[in-house]
Amino acid sequence: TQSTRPQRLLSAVQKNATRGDPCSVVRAIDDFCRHKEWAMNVGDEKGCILDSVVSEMNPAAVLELGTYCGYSTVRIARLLPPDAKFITLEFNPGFAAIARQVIAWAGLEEKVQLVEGASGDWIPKIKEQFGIKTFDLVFLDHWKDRYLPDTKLMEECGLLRKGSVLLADNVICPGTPDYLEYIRSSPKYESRYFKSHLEYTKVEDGLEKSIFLG
Ligand SMILES: O=C(NCCNC(=O)c1cc(-c2ccc(F)cc2)cc(O)c1O)c1cc(O)ncn1
Ligand SMILES: [Mg+2]
Repeated sequence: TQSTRPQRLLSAVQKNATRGDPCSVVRAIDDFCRHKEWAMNVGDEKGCILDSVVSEMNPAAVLELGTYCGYSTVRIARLLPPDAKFITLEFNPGFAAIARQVIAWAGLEEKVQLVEGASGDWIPKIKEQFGIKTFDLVFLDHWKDRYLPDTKLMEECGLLRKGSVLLADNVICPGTPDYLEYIRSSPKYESRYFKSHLEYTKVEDGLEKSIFLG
């Protein structure tokens, strides 16, 4: 039976990365995607911007929407303080199964809670299910037409506090026009665009960093 791209990505990690070494896992995925098969990880260039936002915030509670193979999950988890809470939501069971193994290979399974299901179903349940009051950082990297509805849902569910940061991938490519329009015109947010490139390509893309003003 044919293997899937996520399965081939996992094999590359198991072959080329050192167990328990998150940086070697990140490097193995970037090498695989640059030289073997492109895959929709945030990548090394945008990944450095993600790293700087995480490091600057030193967040106690992080939510990632869209795990895929766990690349950005590993990038974020490796920088978190020991008692931080980190939840990552993935809708696609095939992606989730691979991501669990990538996260485990990096030795970060204790720091991450991977939840399978639709973001729209899970966001209203997070407070009670995981004992989280608000998130300091949310990384949006799932279906691009879910960024706006899920942001409104997080607001309604009281998951954001003054100073919470939303960091959104792919605001140019594939693009999230309705989200950008909302977040840039809303008085509830202070937004800034970090120009970069679509992972492993020369195509323009970027991250939008938005601070919730309450
Ligand atoms: O596709 C699901 N999630 C990934 C969302 N992410 C993306 O779609 C994404 C796409 C691209 C991208 C850019 C250019 C291009 F030509 C093709 C793809 C890049 C990125 O950086 C992403 O993040 C999905 C499936 C499913 O069955 N269930 C739940 N989710
Ligand atoms: Mg992305």
